[in-house]
Amino acid sequence: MNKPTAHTRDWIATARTLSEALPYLQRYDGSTIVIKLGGHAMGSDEAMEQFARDVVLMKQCNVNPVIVHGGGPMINDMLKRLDIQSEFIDGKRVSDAATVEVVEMVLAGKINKHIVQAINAQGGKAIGLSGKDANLMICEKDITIAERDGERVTIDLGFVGRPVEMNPEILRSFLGSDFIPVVAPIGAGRHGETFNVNGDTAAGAIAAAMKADRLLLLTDVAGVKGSDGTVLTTLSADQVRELTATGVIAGGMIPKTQTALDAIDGGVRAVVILDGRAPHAVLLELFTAHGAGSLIRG
Ligand SMILES: Nc1ncnc2c1ncn2[C@@H]1O[C@H](COP(=O)(O)OP(=O)(O)O)[C@@H](O)[C@H]1O
Ligand SMILES: CC(=O)N[C@@H](CCC(=O)OP(=O)(O)O)C(=O)O
Repeated sequence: MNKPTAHTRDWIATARTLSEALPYLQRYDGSTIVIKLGGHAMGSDEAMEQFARDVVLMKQCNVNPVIVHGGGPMINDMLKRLDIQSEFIDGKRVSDAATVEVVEMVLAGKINKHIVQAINAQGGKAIGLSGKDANLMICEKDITIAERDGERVTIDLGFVGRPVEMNPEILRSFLGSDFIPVVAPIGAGRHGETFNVNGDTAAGAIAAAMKADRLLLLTDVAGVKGSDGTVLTTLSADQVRELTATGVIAGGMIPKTQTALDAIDGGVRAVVILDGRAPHAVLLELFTAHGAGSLIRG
C-alpha cells in the first residue's frame, strides 16, 4: 500500500473524528438541547454562520435544538442612538417603559430574525418566537434584593421580568419536526405588560420547562473562572454559591450561574457555560470527547 500523504492523513483524521462522534450521536439521539446565544458570542458574520451550521447539523442528527438568544450589546447601541441612558444592577438592565420598548424591538425584531435567517441560509427551518407567543413565558416584575452599604435593600428594576409560568407546548410541537425554534427573551405580563427578561434567565426557564438534557450558555469567556483566574472545568452547586458569595463570580456571570442552579433544580441534567466565539463550540461540546467550558451539575 502507498504511504499516506499529508493530504490523505488530514482526511483520515477527519473520518476518525466523525467516527468518534458515534457514541455522542447515540447519547443525544432524540434529546432536547437548549442553547443560549449571548450578544457577546454573536460576534462576526462568520461566527454566526458557523453557529447556524452547527445547529442545522444537530437537527440533522436527530437532536432537538431550542435557541434562546440575548443581544445586550446591540440593545446598548440602539439605546445610545436614541439617547436613552441605561444601567445594569447585578447583570440585569434597569428597564423603564421607553427602554423595554427598544429592548423588544431589538431582540424580537432585529436579532431574532437575523438568527432565523442565518439558520435558514444553512438549510434549516428556523421559526422566530418571543416569550409572548402562545404564552410561552408569563412573567411578573423581578424584585431584586441587593446589599448596599451593609444593608439589604429592595431594588426596582422597572419592567424586568421573572418567569412565573411557562407554557412550553409550542416548543414541544417542534420536537421531531424540521422546525428549529429561536426564542427572544421577552416575557408577557398578566396585565398586558411587556417584560425584559435576561437571556440566561429565559433560557434556564425554558430548559427546565422542557426538561432539557443540556443547557448550553454561550458567552465571551472560556468558562467560569475561579479565584486564581483559571477556568473551572466542573463545578458543583456549592462551589457556585461560594464563588458568588466571595465576589469571584460577578456581573454578567451572576445570572448565568444562578440560571444554571435553577435549571438543575428544575430537572435539567447539566448546564455548560462555554465560549461561543470559539469555532464550532457547540459541536465540540456535544459530539467530541474534548468537551468545552465549565460543566455545572447538582
Ligand atoms: N468568575 C467569572 N468567570 C468568568 N467570567 C466572569 C466571572 N465573573 C464575572 N465574569 C464576567 O461575566 C461576563 C459574561 O457575562 P455577559 O457579559 O453578560 O455575557 P453574555 O453577553 O454572553 O451574556 C464575562 O465576560 C466576564 O467579564
Ligand atoms: C433584564 C436584562 O438584562 N435583559 C437583557 C436582555 C438581553 C440579554 O440578556 O443579552 P445578553 O445575553 O447578550 O447579555 C438586556 O436588556 O440586556
